[in-house]
Amino acid sequence: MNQSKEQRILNFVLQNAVRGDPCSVVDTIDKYCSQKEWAMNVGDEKGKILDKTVQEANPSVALELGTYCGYSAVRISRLLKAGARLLTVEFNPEFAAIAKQMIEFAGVQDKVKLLEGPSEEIIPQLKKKYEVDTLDFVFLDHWKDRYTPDTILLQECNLLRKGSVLLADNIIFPGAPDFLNYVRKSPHFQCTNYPSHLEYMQVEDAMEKAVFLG
Ligand SMILES: O=C(NCCCCc1cc2ccncc2s1)c1cc(-c2ccc(F)cc2)cc(O)c1O
Ligand SMILES: [Mg+2]
Repeated sequence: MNQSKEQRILNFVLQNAVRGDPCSVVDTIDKYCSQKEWAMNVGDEKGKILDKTVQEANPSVALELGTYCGYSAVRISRLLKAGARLLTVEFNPEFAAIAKQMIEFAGVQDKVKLLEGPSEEIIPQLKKKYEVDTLDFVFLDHWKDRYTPDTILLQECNLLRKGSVLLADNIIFPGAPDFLNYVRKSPHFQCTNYPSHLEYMQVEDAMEKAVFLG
């Protein structure tokens, strides 16, 4: 049974990155995916926008929708203060298994909780089952047509507070036009656009920050 691309990415990290060093894991994934096989990690250019947004928010509790191989989970969790945590949601079991190993190799497993399943099932469980009060930061990087319904679901579940920061990947490519419409038209969000490029490519992309106003 030949290996998946995600398994090849993980193996490259296990063989070339420094165990316990999240930066080396992030850099090694970027090296592989820019030189050998493209993969849908947020990448270094948009990753720098993610870093700045996370540092500004300095979250105690962060949520990521769409773990994939764990690249952004490692990237986010390396910036979290002591005691802060990241909940990351992945519905694909193969991806989740790869991400779990990636997170452990990077040494951030104490900050990251990987939740397997569809976001629409997990979001309503966050308060009771995962002891979340409100979310300080949410990174949306899952199915692009789930950004809007899940943003509405987060509000319905009372998981956002005044100042909660949402950051969405792939606003231009593959695109999330209904999300852009929704947050920009809503009086409950203050939006900022960050033009960038699709990971490892010279294709236009962008991220959108939407701060919840309560
Ligand atoms: O689909 C993308 N990302 C989501 C994968 C879906 C994973 C999910 C996680 C989850 C968790 C909970 N509930 C439901 C879901 S569904 C994605 C795709 C491209 C791309 C760009 C150019 C291409 F030619 C082809 C693909 C680039 C990106 O940066 C992406 O993020
Ligand atoms: Mg993405």
